Amino acid sequence: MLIRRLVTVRSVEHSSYCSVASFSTYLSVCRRRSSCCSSSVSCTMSYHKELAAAKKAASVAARLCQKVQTELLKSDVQSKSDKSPVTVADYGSQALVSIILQKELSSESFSLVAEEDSGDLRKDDAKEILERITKLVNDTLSSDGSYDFSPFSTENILASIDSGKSDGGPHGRHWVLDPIDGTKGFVRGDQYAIALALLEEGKVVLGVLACPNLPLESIAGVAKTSSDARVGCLFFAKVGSGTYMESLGGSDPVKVHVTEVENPEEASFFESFEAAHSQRDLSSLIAEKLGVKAPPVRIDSQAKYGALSRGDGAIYLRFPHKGYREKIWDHAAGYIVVTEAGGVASDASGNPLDFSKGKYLDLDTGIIVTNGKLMPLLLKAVQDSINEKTSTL
Ligand SMILES: Nc1ncnc2c1ncn2[C@@H]1O[C@H](COP(=O)(O)O)[C@@H](O)[C@H]1OP(=O)(O)O
Ligand SMILES: [Mg+2]
Ligand SMILES: [Mg+2]
Ligand SMILES: [Mg+2]
Repeated sequence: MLIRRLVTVRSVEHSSYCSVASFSTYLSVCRRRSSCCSSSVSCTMSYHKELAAAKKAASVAARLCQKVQTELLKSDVQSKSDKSPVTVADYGSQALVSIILQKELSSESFSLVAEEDSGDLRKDDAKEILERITKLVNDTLSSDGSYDFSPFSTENILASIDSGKSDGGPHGRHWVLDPIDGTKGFVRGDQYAIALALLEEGKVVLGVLACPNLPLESIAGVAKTSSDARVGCLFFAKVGSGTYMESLGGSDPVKVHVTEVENPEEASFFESFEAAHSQRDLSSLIAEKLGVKAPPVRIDSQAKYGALSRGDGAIYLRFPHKGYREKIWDHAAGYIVVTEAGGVASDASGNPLDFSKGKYLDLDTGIIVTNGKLMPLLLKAVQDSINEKTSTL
């Protein structure tokens, strides 16, 4: 395969983050935080190349997903219930991320823990869909223009999807990918994310969240995105270096921070849009005990972590129904985006999230995220609510 890089991926230097007038909502945060960059050596020394590669991969994959979503929403009702457009985007996104990461980091050994595998695509009746995915990947790379390549074959695409079969674990480096997080939101035309993170010795060291439908301005208290809102956010974070957001369409990055709200009465919380993904009765009991007044903001995917990282809300409550096991690709990128922005994430017992155990997160009951000041109050409300719910069963 002949691939030649034509354009050097634009790296992000922290010096530029305060210069954007268009992100007015975030400028005050940006000014407050502007002294931190000089304090951390790892800020500019570590994972620079990996972060640039991850941003490039997630941005190009987001373009593929946007194209498929636009076509999906234009199609008639009958074809909307057809799962194939989603499948095409899931696989296409995973193939693209895998191809771009391997191209950009060609000298390194490559391990990827990703949601999809090629099993179903290798079946006889999947020939047509595989060809559609292959064309979509080739067209997306070609219109991006950063690479000069011979078109990928269907076999190449299957192999790139299957490079995501790693199990992760506590040793070495592993990329972690959810090629479309929030599939239900994607189909509805709502929020979804391309979520990519890097684990080093079991710890998340960088993460990128591409959220093609998330407004650039705050969504605090906004039930539905207005049609003229400017959308498309790319959040990224490196360990010890803070969290930044830029426009997916291209803009200078702006440093973001979680809210500093201390009074739960002024806090609002995010939860899943899908009722089947979370125990809403438990979330509302917790909110009531805390004294939260605002109704929940319900959106799909790890876009919740991105929105929280820039202070659009104060709390994320996630309590899947019994028996559901959380996967690392559903949280790794969001976790570092929110923690580098000053947030704290734990399970319902207050244990930190452990990404070193393989594909699954080993959790007690659920995931809670907020700022450092609210966490002790939130943990107490969570534990009281769980005890109360259990005792009434
Ligand atoms: N029954 C379930 N309970 C909780 N989460 C689920 C369930 N089924 C799928 N998910 C995953 O939850 C995430 C979306 O959660 P949210 O409700 O926050 O939007 C996605 O990662 C989705 O996977 P997928 O990546 O396939 O969309
Ligand atoms: Mg997911
Ligand atoms: Mg997914
Ligand atoms: Mg899925």
